[in-house]
Amino acid sequence: MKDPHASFRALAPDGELGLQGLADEAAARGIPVIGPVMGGLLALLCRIMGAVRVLELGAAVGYSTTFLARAVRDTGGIVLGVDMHEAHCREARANLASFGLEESCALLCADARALPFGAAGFDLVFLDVDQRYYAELEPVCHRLLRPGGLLVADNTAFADAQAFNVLIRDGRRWDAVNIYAFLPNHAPEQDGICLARKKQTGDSRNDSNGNFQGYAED
Ligand SMILES: C[S@@+](CC[C@H](N)C(=O)[O-])C[C@H]1O[C@@H](n2cnc3c(N)ncnc32)[C@H](O)[C@@H]1O
Repeated sequence: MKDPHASFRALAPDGELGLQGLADEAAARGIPVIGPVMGGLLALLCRIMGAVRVLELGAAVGYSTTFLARAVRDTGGIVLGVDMHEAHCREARANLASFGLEESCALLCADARALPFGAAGFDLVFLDVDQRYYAELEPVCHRLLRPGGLLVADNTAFADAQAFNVLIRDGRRWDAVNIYAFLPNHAPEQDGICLARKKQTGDSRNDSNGNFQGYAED
């Protein structure tokens, strides 16, 4: 392929499924949103997993929340979007209602580092707050996920995410892949995304050579 960036950009979904206006408005205000490829990936993962309890940390004005809410509407689930800015939560609530998704989501104004619930059993957590907080939020995400649940972290190629990237390599707690990717219309387009599954009892344990060492007990 001569110019993979141009080729893949041309294949990005058109019109962002009715979300182009919201994306443009967010961009004009300096609010980075995940774009249609990352949105499509999140929705796909929710559907593959049959996720019914989804948590989003960093909902902003509801662009990414819309992809998640559309997916969990199909699974009979709900997405809880969290943002520390009350004005963002208000806007996200209104934007999701304008897409007819109020039944599939709830918005909570809170700091992700001080959420008012313990081991909540979420199927999927999407992490997209300020990367300065990622390392602090790694154990929080682990606590909030059910065993076998999936953490998706955006922007892991940012310098501030590096401490998180080191933590997530812990093979006793997570099965993780961290990918440096080209994501058309994502802010920024060249970025890292991490998929990490919370390990559960019965998962096989391997040594550093990949040799089977028995089963994990959590
Ligand atoms: C990059 S924007 C999220 C974009 C959104 N996920 C999308 O694609 O539409 C980051 C958001 O995280 C929020 N935020 C930053 N730090 C936070 C924290 N500690 N707790 C909760 N929200 C936080 C900001 O207010 C901002 O709205």
